[in-house]
Amino acid sequence: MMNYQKYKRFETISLPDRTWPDKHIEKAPIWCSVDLRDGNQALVTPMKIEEKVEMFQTLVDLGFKEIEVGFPSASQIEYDFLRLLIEEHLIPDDVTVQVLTQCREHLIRRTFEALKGLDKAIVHIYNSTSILQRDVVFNKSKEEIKKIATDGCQLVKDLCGEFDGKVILEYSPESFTGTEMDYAVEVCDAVMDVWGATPDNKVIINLPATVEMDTPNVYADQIEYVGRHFKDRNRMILSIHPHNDRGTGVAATELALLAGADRVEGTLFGNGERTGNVDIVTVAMNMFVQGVDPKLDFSHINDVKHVYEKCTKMEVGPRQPYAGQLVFTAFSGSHQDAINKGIHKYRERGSKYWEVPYLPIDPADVNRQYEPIVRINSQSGKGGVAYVMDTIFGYHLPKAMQADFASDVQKISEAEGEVSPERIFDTFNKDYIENEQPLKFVSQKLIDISEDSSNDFEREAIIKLNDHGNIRIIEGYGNGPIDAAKDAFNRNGYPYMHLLDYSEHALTSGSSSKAAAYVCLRAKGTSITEWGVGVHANITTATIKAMISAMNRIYKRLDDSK
Ligand SMILES: CC(=O)SCCNC(=O)CCNC(=O)[C@H](O)C(C)(C)COP(=O)(O)OP(=O)(O)OC[C@H]1O[C@@H](n2cnc3c(N)ncnc32)[C@H](O)[C@@H]1OP(=O)(O)O
Ligand SMILES: CC(C)C(=O)C(=O)O
Ligand SMILES: [Mg+2]
Repeated sequence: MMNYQKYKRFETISLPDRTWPDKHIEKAPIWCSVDLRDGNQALVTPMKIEEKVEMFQTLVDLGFKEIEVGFPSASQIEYDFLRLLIEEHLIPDDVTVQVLTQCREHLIRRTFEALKGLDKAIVHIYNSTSILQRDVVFNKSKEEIKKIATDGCQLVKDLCGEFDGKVILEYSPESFTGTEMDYAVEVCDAVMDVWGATPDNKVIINLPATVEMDTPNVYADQIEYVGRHFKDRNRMILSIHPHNDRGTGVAATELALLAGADRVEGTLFGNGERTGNVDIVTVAMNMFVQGVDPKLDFSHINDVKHVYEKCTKMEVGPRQPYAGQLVFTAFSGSHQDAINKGIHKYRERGSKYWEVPYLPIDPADVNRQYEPIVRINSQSGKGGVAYVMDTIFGYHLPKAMQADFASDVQKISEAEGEVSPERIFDTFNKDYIENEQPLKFVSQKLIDISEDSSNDFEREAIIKLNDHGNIRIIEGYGNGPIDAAKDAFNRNGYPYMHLLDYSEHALTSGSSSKAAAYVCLRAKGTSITEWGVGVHANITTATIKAMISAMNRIYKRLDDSK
């Protein structure tokens, strides 16, 4: 047994009149990427300058307007990176860079040195206010901890006089979730008082779940609670900075937005300390699929993933929402069937809204393909195989034929595991189209005999075929090409045939297009039925080839049953 008694329940506030559960997310928050700081500080191999530049440019392209670029007083590389951004004019006018520093004099002074030349910046100061850290890390009283914050704020304010640009102050009571809520409010209000915050000169108050300590509703209660208790809610931007220790960072963020947060700090794909920061991609895309403009552009999600993996040397997992390799893939038969039908109906109806079973988002919206949606293994059914044949290769297999072909594919998957689309297509060709033994089509001629008054029929079919190595020419009559071809086989002793089903369609568009014909035959005097497929530019030829293909399969069945 694991020793669960070693842990105790997290104690929190009571907020019975909470309002957030009845709210909806109606607009995107202000996003701030902390990939280059919180994300970077957690990497086994922190990013090199070139990687930081690439990540920064990617974040700008995605639409982030606030980007925490580092902790410039912590190390030379962090300092140099900010200098490079400034000196090489890499920061667009509509983007504000943010820098983090502890509330310590030498670090704050060094931070301001790094900022020289910028026209605006967010200076983010923090100190831990939690019960645990006050005790074991700082060994200081509440007043002393508050003074670290207000002294830090005063120094930033003083240094603003020597800085040509505009400074926006951000203050984080680090480990906010482990802090008494009234005390967190007291410290933040004290910082805002020192700064002289007003509705026109707001301070960003960032309330981190530095360590995620309880269920997401508890974070939401904390955010709603403090939001109601600040001296003046209008003189601040309420920012959240969730981590993901319990695996519920995204949920906590969403609930905290309901609870009144204006701004979210997080990272791409949730990189960050331990189990990571909140994954901004998921939060933003979750808004997108609720019809809310996320104000970030993940329309080329694979490119974002590529930059992320290159810069962080971390991998995006195959089940990662929206970006994982497998998230637009269905292996199981009933899912494939429903996706296949859903996509057809969606296209057929020209629906305004995306509504496809098992696919909460259209993969095309993140520039991912339909093709990999359906992957075929032994769990797959006819719907999946039909989907592959249709969407990748353009063959609309008749519904009644799908089970027939899917059982051939399933035999392969049971023996070999996943079956690639190419293998499925090879099997289809081998089983139906290139199936030319013992009969092989050579040529056909269809003659219009409708004006020949001695004949009841309108068409004569003359079919040349190779039968067990011998060339034969057979003739038949009917009122249409199919009738006439059927008659030719019937009169000449082939294992014919009741034509049970027939369909055809064009395979490609344009003048050189080919047609695919599908026929289902039943051998005379037996219950044996087989499908055959023929492909040719001439539809009559395609149909006759399909009949021959079905007959060859009947011969094989008859042989096998001997
Ligand atoms: C939750 C977060 O992600 S916070 C951000 C964390 N990120 C980082 O720390 C990355 C970069 N940091 C560093 O490189 C280093 O920590 C530096 C350069 C900033 C500072 O280095 P050092 O001073 O050598 O060490 P360190 O960070 O351990 O400092 C500890 C001292 O600072 C104090 N301190 C820690 N945080 C703060 C703070 N936010 N404000 C004021 N004092 C602080 C500690 O109480 C301790 O004081 P003591 O020496 O009197 O015991
Ligand atoms: C610096 C602060 C905001 C932080 O990263 C955290 O508390 O997680
Ligand atoms: Mg953090």
